[in-house]
Amino acid sequence: DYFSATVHMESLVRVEEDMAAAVRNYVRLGGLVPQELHRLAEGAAWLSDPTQVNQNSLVHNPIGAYLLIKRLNQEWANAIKTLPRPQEVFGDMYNELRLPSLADLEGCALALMRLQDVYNLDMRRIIDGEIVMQCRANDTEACRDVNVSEMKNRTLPLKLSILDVFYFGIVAQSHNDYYHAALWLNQTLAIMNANECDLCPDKRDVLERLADTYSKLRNHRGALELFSESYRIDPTNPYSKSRIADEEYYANLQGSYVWQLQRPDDWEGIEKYEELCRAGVRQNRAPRASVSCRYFRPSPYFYLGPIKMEVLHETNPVIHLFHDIISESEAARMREMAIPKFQRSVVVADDGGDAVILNRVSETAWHFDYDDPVVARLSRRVDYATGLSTEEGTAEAFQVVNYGLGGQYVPHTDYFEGAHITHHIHNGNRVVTFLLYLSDVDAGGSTVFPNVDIAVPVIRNSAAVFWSMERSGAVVPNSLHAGCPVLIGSKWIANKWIREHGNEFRRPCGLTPDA
Ligand SMILES: O=C(O)CCC(=O)C(=O)O
Ligand SMILES: [Fe+2]
Repeated sequence: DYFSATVHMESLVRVEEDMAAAVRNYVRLGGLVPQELHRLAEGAAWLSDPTQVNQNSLVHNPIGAYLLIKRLNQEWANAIKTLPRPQEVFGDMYNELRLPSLADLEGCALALMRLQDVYNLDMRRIIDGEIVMQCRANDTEACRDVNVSEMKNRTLPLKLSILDVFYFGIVAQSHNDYYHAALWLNQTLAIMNANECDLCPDKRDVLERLADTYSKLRNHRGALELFSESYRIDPTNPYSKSRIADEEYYANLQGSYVWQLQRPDDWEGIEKYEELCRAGVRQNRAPRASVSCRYFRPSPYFYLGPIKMEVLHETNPVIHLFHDIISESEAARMREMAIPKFQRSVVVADDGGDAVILNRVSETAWHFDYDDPVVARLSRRVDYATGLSTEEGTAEAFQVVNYGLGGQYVPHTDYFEGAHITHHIHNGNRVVTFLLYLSDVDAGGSTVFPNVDIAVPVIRNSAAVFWSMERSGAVVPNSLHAGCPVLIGSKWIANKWIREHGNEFRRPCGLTPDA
């Protein structure tokens, strides 16, 4: 899939650019192409203009990413299908062309809806191509309403059409997500009723989908009205007719019950998680409430260049932010090496196996010390900075992750517990996490600790270092943390997890259990 890592989406920008260039070249040499293909090629001309905004920013914005995937999956694909000999226009690239799939398009739509929830995005503004976060009533002061698309003064034309709005409703409905289906189908209907569309979807289809959705949400009165309206439009339609009686029956049973659209509570703690994610949106700009900042010399290696350490939380868990702990070129090398190795991220399933779930949309690669001198050098630096051994058998390889569209990692602890222990702790449990940020993001993507109210901003070349175990060997449940969905940008991290075994003497227990 393309949507599961932003770096894959970036490659799609190049695909569109190359296709457009091929078409323009073909036309310049006197070739004839269908009008639609011509339009697409001209529309993408700005991609080859070096004075234009950074190409990648197109897919760093979730609306831009959706529109690109849609152009490639629908418009380009259909236009190419009308060509009798596409190789004539596209040459060799035609055989290697891998356009995004419908699953990618759906992935984009679902990602946008997840972002809509977490960051409480204004739906009307999404349709106008703008990402506007609204704080919720109970949010702390750390949250401020912000037009995120303005933060990098982008002027990309990202308007959605009513067909896109309708499509989001359909995708939500087909995933049994009736909450978002109600929002987007209702919006579709509102636009149609205000006569704001030239190319409208079939009204009966919209009415019936929204009615079905309302029925699922037990808004039977609403469903009844919509089925009735659909029936008035087309009295020969047996479906609406058959549903009217049912809905009427249930609406009467409900009596004077007043229905309200409510977001389902997905899981315990989701509110706190999302609040911290919103608070984190502007954090890499605003000053943070850190406990203290100091120069830190944990080993002779850092005598001349001490670590610039920000203490974000002093204990239970200890959370430090090490600034400029790697160089720009080291980060670039780590990213570059990961791309050919990428695999869709998994989480540990209850049976100890791997599971691919929407709760972790990203791609993962592992870098071992023997893979590259830069990897070995960074492993050693983690040893010097933490005081713990990172040798094979005492620490895991570097896990490099690039998040995808709306990519997040919901709250979890890095130490293993319960059934997972038997499968995963041959080298002891995870003691400390050294989380390197290999990139910035424009907005979103903070690492948050819901139990202690901390949002760590994504600051390139820095590392969040937090401890999952006490010296006594007790795990630290408050180390629960999450990676917030990326709102705009491409987030890269590299994790190094250090294990107990081999570190017994480097971090011995104290004289009392809580030492
Ligand atoms: O991406 C983040 O900020 C957190 C990642 C994380 O917790 C993990 O990979 O275990
Ligand atoms: Fe984690």
